[in-house]
Amino acid sequence: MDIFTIGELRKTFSNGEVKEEVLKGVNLTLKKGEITALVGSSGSGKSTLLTIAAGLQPASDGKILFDGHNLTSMTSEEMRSIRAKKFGFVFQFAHLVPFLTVEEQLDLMLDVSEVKMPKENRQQEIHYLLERVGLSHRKQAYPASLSGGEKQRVAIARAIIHKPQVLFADEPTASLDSKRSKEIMSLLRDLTKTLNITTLMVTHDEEMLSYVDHVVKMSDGLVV
Ligand SMILES: Nc1ncnc2c1ncn2[C@@H]1O[C@H](COP(=O)(O)OP(=O)(O)OP(=O)(O)O)[C@@H](O)[C@H]1O
Repeated sequence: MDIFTIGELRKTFSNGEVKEEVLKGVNLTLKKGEITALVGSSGSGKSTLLTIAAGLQPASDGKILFDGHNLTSMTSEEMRSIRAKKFGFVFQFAHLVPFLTVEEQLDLMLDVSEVKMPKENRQQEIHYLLERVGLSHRKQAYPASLSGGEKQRVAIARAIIHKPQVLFADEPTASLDSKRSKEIMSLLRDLTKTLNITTLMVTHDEEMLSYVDHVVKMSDGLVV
């Protein structure tokens, strides 16, 4: 089932007098329960496309339809609410809060996403998800004592604790070695399938493409 449709998306950046069109009419459809990887040379527009799709920056033109909403015509407040409640984010580095334990990182995310749930259920949800990502034994740990792969597992758990419909991942394995990268991709695939999430990721690593359902190549601001 299509959940995300991007149509004729354009983005122009202006630096003084100079205008650069970095997205030149991109079309892309994402389906539930599938991972799509954006690949292409540096500067081809992958991160710009991902951040616009995620509502982190505005498009110059075009449409983004998500679950019946046109994201490009929303107010910034409506967009903020969709981002917080329906989207999840994972980046190259985990960006965990240094003074919060693993379980507190997830608890904070439930607050940010305005998930209303009794305290015992919150604890259960957090425990269940930490088990899914193989970290229930490190619930009380602070980020400084976690390995790179463990930090990224916490970042993934934090990105989906509020049950988002779409997960955006910008180079989620770029800071990890090959073995850890494969483990993280296997986890992302497993969670995408079992929780029926729609995942859009950017990667430079061809080894990771065997874990995804679709590979979309970008070149000079277009899908090719
Ligand atoms: N805020 C901005 N202002 C001006 N130009 C920008 C801005 N953000 C991106 N660009 C330009 O847009 C083009 C596409 O950048 P983008 O980061 O989307 O590429 P990418 O394919 O993700 O590259 P990489 O693989 O190196 O991360 C580049 O030429 C970049 O310099």
